[in-house]
Amino acid sequence: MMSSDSDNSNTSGAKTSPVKRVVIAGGGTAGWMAATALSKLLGKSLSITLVESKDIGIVGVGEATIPPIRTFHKLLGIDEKAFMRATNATFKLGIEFENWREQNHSYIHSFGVTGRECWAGEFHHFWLRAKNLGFGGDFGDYCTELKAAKEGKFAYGERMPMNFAYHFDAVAYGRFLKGLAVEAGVTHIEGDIQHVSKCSQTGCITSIKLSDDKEIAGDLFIDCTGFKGLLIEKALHTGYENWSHWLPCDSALAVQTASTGAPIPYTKSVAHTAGWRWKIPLQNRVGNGLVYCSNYMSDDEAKNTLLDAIEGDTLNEPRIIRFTPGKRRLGWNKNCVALGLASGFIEPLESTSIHLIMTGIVRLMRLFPFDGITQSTVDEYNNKYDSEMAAILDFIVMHYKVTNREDSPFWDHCKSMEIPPSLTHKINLFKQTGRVFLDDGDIFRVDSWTQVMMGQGLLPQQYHRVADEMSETELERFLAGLKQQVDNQVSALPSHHDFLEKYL
Ligand SMILES: Cc1cc2nc3c(=O)[nH]c(=O)nc-3n(C[C@H](O)[C@H](O)[C@H](O)COP(=O)(O)OP(=O)(O)OC[C@H]3O[C@@H](n4cnc5c(N)ncnc54)[C@H](O)[C@@H]3O)c2cc1C
Repeated sequence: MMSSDSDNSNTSGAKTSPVKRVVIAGGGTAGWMAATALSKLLGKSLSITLVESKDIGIVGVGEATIPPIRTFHKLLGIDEKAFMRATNATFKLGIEFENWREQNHSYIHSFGVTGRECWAGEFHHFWLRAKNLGFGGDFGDYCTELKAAKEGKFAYGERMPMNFAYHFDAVAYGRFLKGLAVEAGVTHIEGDIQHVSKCSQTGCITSIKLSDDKEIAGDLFIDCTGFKGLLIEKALHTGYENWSHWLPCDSALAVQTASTGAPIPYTKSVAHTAGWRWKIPLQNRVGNGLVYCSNYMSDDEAKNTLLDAIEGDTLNEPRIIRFTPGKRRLGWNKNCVALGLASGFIEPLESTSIHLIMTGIVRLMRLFPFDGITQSTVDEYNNKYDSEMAAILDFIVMHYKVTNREDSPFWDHCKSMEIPPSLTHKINLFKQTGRVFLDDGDIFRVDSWTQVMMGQGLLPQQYHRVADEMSETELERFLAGLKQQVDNQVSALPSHHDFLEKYL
């Protein structure tokens, strides 16, 4: 059983002793990402131990990512082809949102740049002016990644820059990283954590004890034990900010199916009467899931909705996962940093969780307290963590709030639910002026905000008058030139499937 014998205050102003021994609790995606990064990049100065339970499984459904994961992989010297082969990965150019604005409507939030911006105004102002004048086509006509996704095409290389991420098998990804981490010197211990000991004076964690009585002492503990937050919550009572008044979904059902065709280079998110469904294509199978709000859909209904919608034979039994959207009050408390689900979970709509693991690791490494933990270090980490989570929260809530759907009690609820004041401001600013300004910590670019706001049906009443600096003919020529460039690039691309076959 877990024990907890101390208060919930943060570290005092004093420095702790130097940090030499790092203990990572949990061997899911978060644990192995942290172990790989720390061992490869700071391993000479640290002794790193990872403890995972053989019997408690990983959540295992984080299979879609966003582009910065490529930078993380580069930092770790990960060979892309080896990683893709080991994890049955495919390329991801964005997410298609079907039935989100209204039934039978779809749009793609792509990772690419749409059009070309100028100093005063982004591309969408020029496009909005064109629409006012009666031309301009679709906003997505000006984005190579979006058009390639629609046509199931993909390639990249020196002469073909593409902004992309991956879909991968989460279990295989953990295995792949484990190999790298152990090779880089991480000590791997299998066992169930039964007890967490703390210093009676500082409340900092001193060691964890396993069921076989083995005790592992450390200076810094990284809690990667998933939703339960064995160290950060059960032992340190850090507290959790529950965001379910802003994010209605609290349950998911996941099931894998056999592929029925070539993998598409994007994630599909299809809204239903009480949430949404995902489809994530891998090389060898498809990951599917239904995210729903248990107040508006029973588990049986959810199961039937999912099984009715999927294609291909199921490869396992659908599995229910419950979650409480929100974040840990502190991402770093005393000498414990929480990563992954232990630090919070917004919800999987824009594939941000693995990204947050990565930013947490990078932030920890930049602030790494070799000489001892100071309160200023902890505060800095937590301030950045807060602003990052707040910006993602706004982006995700926007998908539920800005919609024309009124066809079920769930969507009625979304229409009337309160939203964070910062999001109200962003929506009003865009609606009234067409402007988007990013918050500190916002991982989504202006392109993402405009694609999703307009995709969800929010069209600005105005555009930036810098677009009037062009004559109508110049504007028409400018847009036609950009569209032609995109068409030419996409027509030269191979199919995603053919590229994968050749590349791997
Ligand atoms: C429905 C759903 C869909 C998602 N989809 C995406 C997505 O598409 N993209 C994305 O980026 N993220 C997604 N996520 C989030 C993603 O799955 C997680 O961020 C990621 O898998 C990290 O999980 P974790 O390592 O924090 O926890 P887990 O995978 O739960 O791992 C916890 C680890 O702790 C260990 N452990 C627990 N208790 C003990 C104990 N007592 N002793 C020893 N070890 C213990 C377990 O053995 C395990 O190794 C999704 C999440 C959900 C719920």
